[in-house]
Amino acid sequence: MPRLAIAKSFLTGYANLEKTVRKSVDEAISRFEHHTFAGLHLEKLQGAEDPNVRTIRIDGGRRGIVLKPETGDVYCLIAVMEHDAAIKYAKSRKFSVHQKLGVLEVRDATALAQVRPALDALAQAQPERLFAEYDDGELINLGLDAEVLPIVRLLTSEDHLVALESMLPQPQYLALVALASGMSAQEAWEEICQLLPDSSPPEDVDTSDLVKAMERSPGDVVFVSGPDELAQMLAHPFALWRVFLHPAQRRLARRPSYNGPVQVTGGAGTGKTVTALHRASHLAEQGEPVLVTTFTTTLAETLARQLDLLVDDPEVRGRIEVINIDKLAYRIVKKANGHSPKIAGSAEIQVLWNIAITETDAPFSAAFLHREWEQVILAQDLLGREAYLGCVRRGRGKQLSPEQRKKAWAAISRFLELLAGTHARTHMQIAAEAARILSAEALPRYRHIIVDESQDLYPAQWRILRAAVAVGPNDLFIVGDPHQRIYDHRVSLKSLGISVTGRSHKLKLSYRTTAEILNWAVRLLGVEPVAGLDDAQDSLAGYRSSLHGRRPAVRGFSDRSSELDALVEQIRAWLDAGVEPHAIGVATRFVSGVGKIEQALAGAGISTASLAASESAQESVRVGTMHRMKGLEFRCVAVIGADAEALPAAFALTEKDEDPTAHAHDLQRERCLFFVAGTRARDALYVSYTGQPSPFLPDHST
Ligand SMILES: Nc1ncnc2c1ncn2[C@@H]1O[C@H](COP(=O)(O)OP(=O)(O)OP(=O)(O)O)[C@@H](O)[C@H]1O
Repeated sequence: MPRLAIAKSFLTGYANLEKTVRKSVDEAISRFEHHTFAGLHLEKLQGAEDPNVRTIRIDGGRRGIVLKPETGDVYCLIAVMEHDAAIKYAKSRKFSVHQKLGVLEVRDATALAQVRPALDALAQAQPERLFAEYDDGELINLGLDAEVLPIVRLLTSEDHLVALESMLPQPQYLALVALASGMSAQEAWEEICQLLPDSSPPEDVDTSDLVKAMERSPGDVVFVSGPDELAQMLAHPFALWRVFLHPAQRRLARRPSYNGPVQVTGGAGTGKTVTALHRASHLAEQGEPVLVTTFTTTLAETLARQLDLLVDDPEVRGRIEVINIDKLAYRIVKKANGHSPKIAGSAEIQVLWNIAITETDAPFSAAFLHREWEQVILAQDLLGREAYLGCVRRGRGKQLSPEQRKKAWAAISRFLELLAGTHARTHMQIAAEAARILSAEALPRYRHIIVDESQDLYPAQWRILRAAVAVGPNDLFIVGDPHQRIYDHRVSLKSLGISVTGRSHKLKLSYRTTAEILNWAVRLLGVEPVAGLDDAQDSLAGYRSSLHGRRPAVRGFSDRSSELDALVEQIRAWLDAGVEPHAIGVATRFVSGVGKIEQALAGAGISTASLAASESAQESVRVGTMHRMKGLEFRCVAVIGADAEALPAAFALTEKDEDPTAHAHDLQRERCLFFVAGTRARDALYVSYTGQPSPFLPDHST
């Protein structure tokens, strides 16, 4: 019985076609199916590198490219292209089986042959070779084949290797990149084993069995189970993530069971959210209710929409509840108290702190005391003076003498009295109360909780989650990136009863951002290591992208109005190039700057909407603060006002004299904020400043 398979490259190309053309493709596929793949329309090509590659007529101007292995009765749709490009592509590509991993690979055999004389000439002029320290045996053990090996032997620099990226079979290229980056052969091997669905290589690889290789490559090829699945795929061609998970993502998401909490970290755009969504779907398919939570309402809404897209079965979807963490806390407290908690505003809180400080004659700033309260007292749920005086002030840099602690306590407890008098509470207090309510319940409310954007959750919020889910297999699936931490706290999951030891995983391949943007943005983070959630340091080692585009543009201006004029010009250029308005995001550090950007764009007739606007505002460019960029994604991003005064923002920094550790944390957070904004861009990033540039900007650092 013939089987139809779809390659990721096909769906990518299909997504970029106009609707009418897609219809022709649909018809061609259906004709193809109705003829039970009899090969009626399949054409062989003269002079093709690979005899298994055929083409099929789509319409007058386009052809589809099909891989039809000699054995196995499988037809795999590889791409759809304009006629001439399709013929060129089909003739030049060669599909093969990776000798060690057994996965499917494709190379541009024609381009490799063409580039060889140039590499030969370069090699003649330069005696040193990039991979001289590895003998052939070592390279062959990594799966380099007889066609690739001699070419690799000619390489003299890493730049030349990178230039071959689009020609070489991906798994072989990855092994070479790993070696070139300084990994040992063993480490490179472990790296490429990530490409396997179960990360253990097959004992025997039959290099002639292309169908088996396809089955081992679910990140690149899927077998279509029937017309419904095909229709779903073609209906959502942009949502490649629904169907093609990277093997590393798939292993994490579809693993039958974990013994306890799991943590998945990874740089921006590495598909952590995608993995979390697939995990939720997987658990719900087992018949269990699942809670998915994240930081803000906007992010929760996005997750809910993505789940609607991912989970076809309404019964399975019905088992997954999505709610942001503040709302969850609020709901728990409201139900327990029988009325809605009132939330205190930040201006009101500031006034109360000032009163408390004056009344108690406390030698601390309001900011210091507020942090002390949130990060020590609420974080550990310390319920009285003695508990505070005797506690370990984890994560706080400034030492306090016993006398100072007493003074701090006096001011904080006065503040709490004043706050209680207003009958309002902060989100953190509500979280702490919700955690207390849940801890007192005999039975936890949930079996499985999935947490996205976990780097920004506060300890009190973690305590809610710990108390809400029964300790046991698959209790917590936590995804986040400590390099994107933009709020003020440090968490030790272990101290909160959440141990991820032995169940901590990292994703490394960015699906969103081009290598050019990513390499630039990583430098915004500086050189200080970043603290993870599990008491260890986190690193972005191995974080990479195989997407390519232009380097970010950075422009400086002498006054703000010229900077805004240039922004308008840039947005116009993107719109003229066909970028949809809602796929453009503009961010700046201060709320006051947002209004100025909106005005400038409105003055040029460009409609704007907030970053949190619903998808329906298609005709508006999105504008907002850098904080609101968290978790979002745009084709083009402009970061405006990247000035020395704005990044870092003075008000966000604790005085170094007051608390050097807090000062260092604050600086790092400002860097992370810039990193988050920059890494929202898929294709293009534009950054501008007025006056002195931010010291975080690469090449402007002090
Ligand atoms: N396997 C995949 N195939 C295709 N696209 C993918 C895949 N995984 C993720 N993506 C896409 O990459 C982009 C980033 O994914 P996602 O939002 O899950 O990353 P993230 O790690 O959560 O990012 P961030 O930390 O920046 O919020 C999205 O557009 C997503 O659809």
